[in-house]
Parts: sequence; structure tokens; C-alpha cells
Amino acid sequence: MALSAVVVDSEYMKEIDKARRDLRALIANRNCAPIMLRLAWHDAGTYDVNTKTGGPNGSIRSEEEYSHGSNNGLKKAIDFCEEVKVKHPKITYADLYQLAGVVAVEVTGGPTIDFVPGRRDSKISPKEGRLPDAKKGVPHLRDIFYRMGLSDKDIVALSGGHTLGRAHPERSGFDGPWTEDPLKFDNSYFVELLKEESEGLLKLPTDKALLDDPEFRRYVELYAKDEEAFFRDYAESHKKLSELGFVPS
Ligand SMILES: C=CC1=C(C)/C(=C/c2[nH]c(Cc3[nH]c(Cc4[nH]c(OC(C)(C)C)c(C)c4C=C)c(C)c3CCC(=O)O)c(CCC(=O)O)c2C)NC1=O
Ligand SMILES: [Fe+3]
Repeated sequence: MALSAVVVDSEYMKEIDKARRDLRALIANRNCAPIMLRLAWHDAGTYDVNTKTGGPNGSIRSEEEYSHGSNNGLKKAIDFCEEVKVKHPKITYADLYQLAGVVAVEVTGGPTIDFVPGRRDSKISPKEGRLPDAKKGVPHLRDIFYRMGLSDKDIVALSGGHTLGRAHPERSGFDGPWTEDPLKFDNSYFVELLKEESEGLLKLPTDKALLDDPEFRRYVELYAKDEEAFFRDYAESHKKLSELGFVPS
């Protein structure tokens, strides 16, 4: 049950533009693009296309949800966004978190992602278990992403988001960045994935799974050699995930 309808009029659009500028400054000053992108995903990635529940609705702001094990560490990003929310209270948390994800990709040199506002907030948090488990493989990845209503191409393109950031032992038990420059959004995640182990760089079991399946591997090889193709597909998949269950008015 959504809390309230969102009227996307010129005043709301002005607030969105101001919040976009505030997010650019905040993300640049705090170097927090990776965790802001992860926050946007974790709010959206709970969507269940069968029951039309979960999805980008701001519910991750509730302690019940941000305390899930898979959301370890994200309270930091929720608090960063709160600094912008207090200046632009009309913007829903649902829109704010997805705008933060779009800005995080943009300010680190990634593709421009079309952002359509109007998501409604909900306080209903799905039970834990809707996000993929990094320790599993191909069938699990398909189960989770197909449940969201996403495709094989989306799975590979979205995994490229690991071009940003790092894993933290105290959050997930994994450790290290996936690429040499964790604050640069490029196709290096796929270039590294096709190499043997590189000193100090991380490959999750779910990352390696992308090499085991021929359909996934086809996209890994394309994106490793054609950054433009990766940017085009990533922008499309990111928009799709950020709008799961949302019908722009
Ligand atoms: C496809 C399966 C997949 C899994 C299982 C996954 C798991 C995963 N992702 C991250 C961090 C992590 N993830 C991401 C983007 C991200 N994450 C994500 O998977 C979802 C949400 C579906 C689970 C998607 C689809 C995207 C794409 C943009 C970033 C930017 C960071 C770094 C954050 C930081 O630096 O703090 C961690 C380490 C958390 C920590 O220790 O701080 C783990 C365990 N990421 C995956 O892609
Ligand atoms: Fe991730």
C-alpha cells in the first residue's frame, strides 16, 4: 500500500533538479558514489513481478529492512540521502534513492540514465531473501533477476555496476575492489573478469558465474571489448530496474 500519490508538476520537477545538483555535490565531496548506487539497487531489487510487491518504493529506509544482512552498511547511504531529503521534503524517498543511483553513475563517468520521477513511498518491507546471494551461481542469479522481471542481458549489464566500489569484510565477508579504479565507471569490470585472478582484485562467485553460462559469457565478452555497447545496455537496464513496478504518470 503506497503512502500517498505523487503529483509530478513543475514545482516537483524543480525540486528534483535542485536535489540532483545537491546529490552531485554530496557524492563528489564524500566520494560515496558506490554505496549510493548500491542503495538504489537494494531498494529496487526487492521487486517481485508476480505479486507486484517490493521495488523502488523507499521501504529500505525502515530499520526492519536496512537491518537485513544483505543491506549491511547501507544506513550510511540512507543518512547521506536524508541530508538532501530535509532540503527537499516533497521528493519521495523512492525517487530520491533512485536519483542518487543515477547521479552516482553520472558523476563517476558512466552513461547518462533517463530519470522519470513519480515513485510513491511505501513502508512495507518484504522479508529478507529477495536480493541475490553472492555465494551462489547461475540458476540462483536467473531465479532472482527473472523474479524482478529482468533478463539475462540485464543480469550481465547490471553486474557491471561492480566497476564501482568494493566489498567490506565487516559488511559481506568479502573484501576488495573489483577494478583498479573503484571510483571510475567504465567497462573494466568485464576486462578484469576475463583475466585470471589479478592481485588484490575481487571476483564474487556470482561474478564468476557470468563466465560459466554461454548466454551470460556472450555479453561479458561483448562488454569487455566494446565499452559503448556496455554503456548503452547498462543505461537501459539501470532505468528498467529503477522503474520496476512504477508506471510514470
Ligand atoms: C548480480 C548479483 C550481485 C550480487 C550477488 C552482488 C553482491 C554484492 N554487491 C556488493 C557491493 C556493491 N554492489 C554494487 C552494485 C550492484 N550490486 C548489485 O546486486 C544486487 C543489488 C542485485 C545484490 C547489482 C545488480 C549492482 C549493479 C549496479 C556496488 C556499486 C557495490 C559497492 C558498494 C560499496 O563500495 O560500498 C557486495 C559487497 C558489499 C560490501 O561488503 O560492502 C556484494 C556481496 N552484487 C551484484 O551485482
Ligand atoms: Fe553488488
